Amino acid sequence: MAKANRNHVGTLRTLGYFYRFTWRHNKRYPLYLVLSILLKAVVPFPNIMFPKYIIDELIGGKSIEKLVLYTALLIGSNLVISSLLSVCNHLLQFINMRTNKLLDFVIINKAMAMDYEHIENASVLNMSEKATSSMKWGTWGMYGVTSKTVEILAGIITLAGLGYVFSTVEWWIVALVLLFVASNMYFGAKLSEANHRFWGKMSGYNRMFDYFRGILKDFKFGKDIRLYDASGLILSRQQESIQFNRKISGEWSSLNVKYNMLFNFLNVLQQMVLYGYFAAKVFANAITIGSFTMYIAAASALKDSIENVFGETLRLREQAKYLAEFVRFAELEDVKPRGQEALPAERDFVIEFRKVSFKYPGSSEMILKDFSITIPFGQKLSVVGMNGAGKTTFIKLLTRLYDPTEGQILLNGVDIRTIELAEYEKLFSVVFQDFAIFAFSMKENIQMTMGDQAEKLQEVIDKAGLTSVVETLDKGVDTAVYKYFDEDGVEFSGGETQKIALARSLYKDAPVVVLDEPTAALDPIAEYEIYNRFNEIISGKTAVYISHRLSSCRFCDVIAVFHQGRLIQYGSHDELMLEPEGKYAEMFNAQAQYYVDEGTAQAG
Ligand SMILES: Nc1ncnc2c1ncn2[C@@H]1O[C@H](COP(=O)(O)OP(=O)(O)OP(=O)(O)O)[C@@H](O)[C@H]1O
Repeated sequence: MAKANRNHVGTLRTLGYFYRFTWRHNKRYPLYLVLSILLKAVVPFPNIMFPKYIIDELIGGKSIEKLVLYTALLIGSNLVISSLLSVCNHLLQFINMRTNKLLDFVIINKAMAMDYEHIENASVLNMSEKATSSMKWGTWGMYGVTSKTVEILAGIITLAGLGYVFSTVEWWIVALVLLFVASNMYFGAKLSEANHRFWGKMSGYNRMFDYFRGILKDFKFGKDIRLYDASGLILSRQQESIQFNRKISGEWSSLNVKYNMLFNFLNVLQQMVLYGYFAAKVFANAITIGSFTMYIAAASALKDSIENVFGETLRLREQAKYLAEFVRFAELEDVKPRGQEALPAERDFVIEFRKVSFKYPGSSEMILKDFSITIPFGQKLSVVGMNGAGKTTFIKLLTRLYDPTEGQILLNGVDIRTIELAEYEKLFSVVFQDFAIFAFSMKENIQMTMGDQAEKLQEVIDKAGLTSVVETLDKGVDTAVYKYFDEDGVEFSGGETQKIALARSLYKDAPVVVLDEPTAALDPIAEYEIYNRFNEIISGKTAVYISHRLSSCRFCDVIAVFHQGRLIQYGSHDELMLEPEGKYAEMFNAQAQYYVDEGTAQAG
């Protein structure tokens, strides 16, 4: 279970993360932010102050010069402030847009670099879904954070100015406005909490929905969906998620409607109180008509500002709750030590599993149990066993996708956990059973980011038996794999993609080659050719080879037989066949018998 999974990330820490991130990538962010805040803060004042002078002048002195001056000041100040503000907003928007893109990369990079065990953990996958959707919530990511920050801080400055305007009237009117806003805020907080709870409920179902939508876009699933009539199952799961979505959305919107009605009622009540109070002051000759308009405008600005400050604070807090999921995912701790030591200087690597046991995180069952094995440099080790015996898990430990629960794995006597992970990973060329072929060109799939060496590329294509395939392609190795992005892309056969994966591992040219069922999808001739040239293909490297086809173990120096997580036999083919009661002989004879039976049947 991921450690950071349960960690709470507070509002300030979340916002701090986003402000710091933006500032790190654009040093002008604080400048534009401050300018926007100051400009936004003064926006209401020309419309509060100048109409008072204009109205009082119209009713009283009627001086044309003064009227022209006040009107020019009213229009001019509005024009200057709004123009400067829109320039600042534009600059901030540009920064926010760029920041959001960079934040997307944070998620992508995290997903690619985090501990492998997180990838096999459903709660981390949920966290990653929440992190992605948190950026899309409301006003998208940094746009929302910036605009709310501007609204809040500008609102506070405006309030200080309005405080000055109201210093001439009774303060209880301000207290009353505050009371109204406080009640708005209280209900707003309740609504925000409810909204967040709804969102949490939705994310698991969204992931399920995305999974099924992904399946429909992936050609790979097309055949099984049709032949096994999986569509019924898929549709019923999707239906389930749509129904759940509908139910939650219904509850969600009815709650929002109720709250909105309440907010409207409170606002109307507040307006009535304000107008009544200032009209009474005019009747009592305590203020002029101009001052009446000023106070009404100021009171309305006061209400707007207080509401804006509190409302935007609530909304920022709410957005921060969503964005906290982003921070949690981005700061998700890797549990696996990265190691600091360099690789041992001696390049003839000897790998030793010493009293190793392993269980998957969150599981109580030991999948591999207290086994020891040494793989000398250049050895060809075959790992065999029944389904679920733990063979692939053995490879995951060897390649440090997981670390042993008990015991140690040593490289030339050094615990591999102390060796720098990235360096250690360079030692392995691996073809997993469920290898990944990407929608890149064939050449990119083989070379990945390991340099562009034409001769070496041709060599591995030959070794993997891909030459004849490449020759039939118009664009040769530049042919796109799959049709996702290129209409001329090719849907290679299972065997051909396995050969591409093999070519990729050979291109890496690492000292240890690990092949997990590397010929499972190959035709008998291609398989024969690979076996025949196995020594040439591996050429002096250490090789760990998993196969259910036991006849292929013969060219390995030594065979390790796993059964129910235990290493039960170890030796060469001939040695193991001398143990007639042993698992190896049992499995080998069962497979050989099949060929003998088939031969006899055909002869008869
Ligand atoms: N991420 C995981 N979490 C929990 N259990 C797992 C995980 N991966 C594999 N297992 C379990 O570990 C056991 C060993 O799996 P493993 O893939 O190592 O077997 P295998 O010998 O390679 O099998 P096969 O021959 O079928 O490929 C199985 O019971 C499997 O269900």
